[in-house]
Order: sequence, then structure tokens, then C-alpha cells
Amino acid sequence: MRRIAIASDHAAFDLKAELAGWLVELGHDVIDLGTDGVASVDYPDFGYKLANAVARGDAEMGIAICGSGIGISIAANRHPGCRAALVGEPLSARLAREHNDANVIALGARLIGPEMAKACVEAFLETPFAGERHLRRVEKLSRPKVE
Ligand SMILES: O=C(CO)[C@H](O)[C@H](O)[C@H](O)COP(=O)(O)O
Repeated sequence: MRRIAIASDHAAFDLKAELAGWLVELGHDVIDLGTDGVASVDYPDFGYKLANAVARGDAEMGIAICGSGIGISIAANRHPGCRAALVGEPLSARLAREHNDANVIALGARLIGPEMAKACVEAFLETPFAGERHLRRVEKLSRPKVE
């Protein structure tokens, strides 16, 4: 069982609630970082909260959700300790773990339904990092060559 942080903006509040309840039913320890309702908020605030929680080690993995998943994944990925992968189907979720050692899965609540979201999260949680050649590449992600 895992300690999982989850955060969303207003566009994904309902999906966040559904995923959080489902994960608790499965026996996971869920840290809900908001938002707490459907009132309009700004996705960067929640992407940063989630990335900080995962990078600090408060949670092993994170789930970031906004309308498209794009904005909140961009926000989360600005933290150097966060590797957020925006996915819309389970194969990408599996590859994000296997090849990229992603520690955050990002989802678009306006693009996929709850069952697809659960299938993506399930694949993400059950897939280990493959290491080997992928380790060298993932390590390079922590040392971006910015010019
Ligand atoms: O998808 C998003 C960002 O990539 C977010 O969910 C935003 O909320 C979206 O951009 C705008 O949503 P709004 O409900 O129209 O404010």
C-alpha cells in the first residue's frame, strides 16, 4: 500500500474526489491537497503543492489533475524533484514508470472519464522503474542543460 498525494483545480474536483475515495478503498494512504470545491482556482498553486509534497517525501507518488492535465503537469514539472507524466491511457502510464521513473501522474478530467483515469492510475502504481539505461537518462533530467 502506498502514501499518495492528490491535488486538482476546480475543473477536476469531482474526479479527484472519486479517485481519492477509490484509492482509500484499495487501502492506500491518501493526502488530499485540494482544491476543496468547484470554485475557480489556479492550477499552478495545486501543481506546486503536489510537487513539493512528493519531492519532500510526504508522499511516494502524486496525482495531479486539471481540466486538460496540461497546466498542472507543467506546474509540477517546474520542481526539479518532480517528474510528472501527463497520460490519457494505461500504456503511457506504464511507460512513464518503467522508462521515466515518473513520480507524479497527471490527468485531464475534461478529456477522460473516471474509469479510464482509474486504469491509468492502476497501471502507474503497479509498474516499477526498469532502471538500467533508463537510470542514466532519468538522472540527466535532474541536471537540465539550460542555455
Ligand atoms: O486545464 C487546465 C489547465 O491546463 C485547467 O483545468 C484550467 O482550469 C483551464 O485552463 C481553465 O478552466 P476554466 O474552468 O475555464 O477556468
